Amino acid sequence: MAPTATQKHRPIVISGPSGSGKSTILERLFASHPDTFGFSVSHTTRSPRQGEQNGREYNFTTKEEFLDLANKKGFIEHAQFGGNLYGTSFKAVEDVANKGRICVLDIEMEGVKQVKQTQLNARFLFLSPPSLEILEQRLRGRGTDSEEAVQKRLKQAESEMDFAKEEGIHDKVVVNDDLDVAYKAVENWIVNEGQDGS
Ligand SMILES: Nc1ncnc2c1ncn2[C@@H]1O[C@H](COP(=O)(O)OP(=O)(O)OP(=O)(O)O)[C@@H](O)[C@H]1O
Repeated sequence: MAPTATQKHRPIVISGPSGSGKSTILERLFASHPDTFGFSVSHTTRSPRQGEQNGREYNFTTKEEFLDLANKKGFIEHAQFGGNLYGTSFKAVEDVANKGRICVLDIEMEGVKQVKQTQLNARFLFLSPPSLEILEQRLRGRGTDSEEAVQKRLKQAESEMDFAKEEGIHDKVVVNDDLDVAYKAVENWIVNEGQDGS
């Protein structure tokens, strides 16, 4: 069988509790390596917001189209949030790899479980906060969530942390204590596949 683009450019799955610093670290990574990485464009059944373009922020689809693709096993992972369906298609990830880029998937625990069951050949990185107490401080410091949302995220964080402790789920765990140290560890593992032993 001819090797697929994702075998050559193995996708990276980054997960970790909300507030563990995934966006912060990925932003740096993309800025430092502007031509190396890409995000896949997800499908959603929610309506586009002002300024959003079909095929750029999301592939906006109807519920029927979405379910049809799901039945055809076209999604690597999909889930429902707030009454809408969201999913990452195999094609979206292949499209990134076909451009010669490494696809980065920033997904939550249930999605990780689903990706694990595919032939995607992904590499799995878990970004952990130093503790739940510090996670709580950071979530509050970010100032984007209501008290209720912070409590919900902290509860979810506990199960994400427990899941990450299971053997054989992640290829690499990085604790985001000092940001520069954590960034270097992530960058090294992703770019050099940990060749210098970190
Ligand atoms: N090492 C660090 N030290 C202190 N603050 C940090 C560190 N890393 C990230 N932060 C801060 O913590 C907050 C949460 O980070 P960020 O938004 O990147 O998390 P996330 O994992 O992407 O969350 P979500 O899954 O909700 O998008 C931000 O305000 C960020 O500036």
